[in-house]
Amino acid sequence: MTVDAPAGDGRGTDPRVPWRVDGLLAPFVRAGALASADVHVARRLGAIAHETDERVHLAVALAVAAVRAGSVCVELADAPGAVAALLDGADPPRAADLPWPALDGPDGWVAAVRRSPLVGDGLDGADDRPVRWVDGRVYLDRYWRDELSVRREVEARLARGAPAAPGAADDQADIDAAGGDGPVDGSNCSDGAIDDVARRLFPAATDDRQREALRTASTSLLTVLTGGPGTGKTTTVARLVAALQATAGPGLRVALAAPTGKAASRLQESVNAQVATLDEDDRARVGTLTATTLHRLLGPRPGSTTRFRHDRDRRLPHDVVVVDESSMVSLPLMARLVEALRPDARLVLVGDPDQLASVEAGAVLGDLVASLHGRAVVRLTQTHRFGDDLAALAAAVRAGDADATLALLRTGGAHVRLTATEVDAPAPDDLVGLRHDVVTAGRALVAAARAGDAAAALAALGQHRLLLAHREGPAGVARWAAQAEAWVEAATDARDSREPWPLGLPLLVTENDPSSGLSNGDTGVVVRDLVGTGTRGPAAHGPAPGDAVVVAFGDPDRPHLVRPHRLPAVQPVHAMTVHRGQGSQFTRVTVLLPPATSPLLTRELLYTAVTRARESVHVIGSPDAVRAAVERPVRRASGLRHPL
Ligand SMILES: Nc1ncnc2c1ncn2[C@@H]1O[C@H](COP(=O)(O)OP(=O)(O)OP(=O)(O)O)[C@@H](O)[C@H]1O
Repeated sequence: MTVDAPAGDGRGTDPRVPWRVDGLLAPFVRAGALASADVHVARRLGAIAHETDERVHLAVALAVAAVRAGSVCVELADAPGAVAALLDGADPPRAADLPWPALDGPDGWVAAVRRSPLVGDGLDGADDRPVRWVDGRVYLDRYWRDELSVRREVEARLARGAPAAPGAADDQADIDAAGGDGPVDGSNCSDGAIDDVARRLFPAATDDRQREALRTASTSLLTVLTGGPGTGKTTTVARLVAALQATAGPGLRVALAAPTGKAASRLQESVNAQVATLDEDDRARVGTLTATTLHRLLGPRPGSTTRFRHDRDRRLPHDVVVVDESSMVSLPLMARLVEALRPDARLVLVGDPDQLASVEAGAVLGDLVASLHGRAVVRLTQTHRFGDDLAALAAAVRAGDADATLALLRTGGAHVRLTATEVDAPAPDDLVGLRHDVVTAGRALVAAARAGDAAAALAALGQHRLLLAHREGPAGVARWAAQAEAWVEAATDARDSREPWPLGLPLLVTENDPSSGLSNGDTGVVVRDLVGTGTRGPAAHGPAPGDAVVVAFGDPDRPHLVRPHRLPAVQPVHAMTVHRGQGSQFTRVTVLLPPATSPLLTRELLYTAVTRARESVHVIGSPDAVRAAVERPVRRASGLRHPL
């Protein structure tokens, strides 16, 4: 069988259909389950290993496609289900109609894969093959090795336990003499010391989980600290470092890291703000912490994105490594990290496993939380920041309860609102509230920008954000950013929008740029530059000094000003994808949902979007779209959740 041209198109004009895909794989390409690149990789590998069985090619191509979709492997028995999830919403549903090979039997698909010269069969199978079969899962070998590495390093850390704390015995004697509670489980002396410090740093009765986090970090070489926004993760990190310096230090070398530059600078800022609230001795022991990206921590190597300066042979020097936003860390990067840690270093992974995972392969944090069954995992549940209904909404989405989510949205309240569209696309009436929010924030932005008030402009920038699932298309960022910009222009008489740098234009940095200190994902706003005129601070009616402008980034309290000619790549940011919004929060958030049939509409997407709101969230979409999102958890196949 050869793939025919899609109806109405000339053969070869559909980028998914390569010129010569025929046989078993052709209908998979036609259905959109495989891209031509997947088939190409499978065929090339097949040719090298003299494997002609098309069913093996199909399994390999599915493993390549799985990685593109964020999975680490493909579970062969579940392949139709995985493809259905990928094609979900395609009209008509096509996954079940595809010519799936018979799975079992002496000449079934499984047997063909396992005996293939392309495939290493099992844990002890040949280790020079490009593909690996383990317990029903087909991996590209590289991902299998990364998964094995993470699994082994995690198990080894749990088995070893943290090094005994110097001076712990003295601390314990002090506690006993003072009639303290002492160790609860009769374990080593450092337990008593850490309990004491934990009670000092988190005294309230309700802070038990945060105390537990300090205790885990003290006694275990791995701590996984999870929780939604505002549950106190950053606060805990600061005190955890203080507790470790007090019990296992002083002088521990501590690294703070995050997957993106933006997340790293946010971490550094908020941890140091927390450290500033500690007492003098703790502050002195902790010092000023700096955070960096994981890539920079590991030491990039010119010309390689997969290998780093620090590895098994040249370990990182740190005693404690804390990784924030670790839900965004891919499997390969996590593997490089755990391999580069000193065997006795403490690793603290912090994040929210219910958020969208890395855009690359793996959902390591979620997999670890699921597989550790509570060992080394501390989940913070008490929200210190949200309004109640916002927290309830986030909880309903997280729990996959579509009825409760819709009920909370429909009831609405001070912090939650639904504009239920009748059809997939919003009607003009559905946009009144959105336009109001966009224009209100836009007016504040432009007014502050015209006054040259960078702090007020940055505060206005965080006032409202429109979030979308797609980049392109009718429910995509491109269309809605332009719409929002037009609304703001009309409302602010922004004649200067024809200027290259219109005042009040919100900007998103799209690359890392050490020379300007800006990171991919940073947002800023164009403001009038008053410094050149000698005018300091805000001036509503100040003269325009030759219309000089500057772009303000960062914290409103300490704006970082960059001249336009020093900027790295930027784009206007009246709206952004939910992925882009990850790691940031805004006072008000509007989420405009795509049609229920969009495969991007998932529970993690809606949860991430809703939890970007500090005060209120407004969802625009059909009830079907809300339901589809809540009921569709992301499927990311990996072996980490399964025992070996
Ligand atoms: N035990 C506590 N008691 C009272 N307030 C707390 C406690 N822990 C944290 N907070 C406060 O709650 C707020 C949120 O804390 P924090 O920033 O640490 O949360 P987070 O989980 O890191 O949030 P995000 O994920 O949004 O960064 C802060 O104002 C913090 O001071």
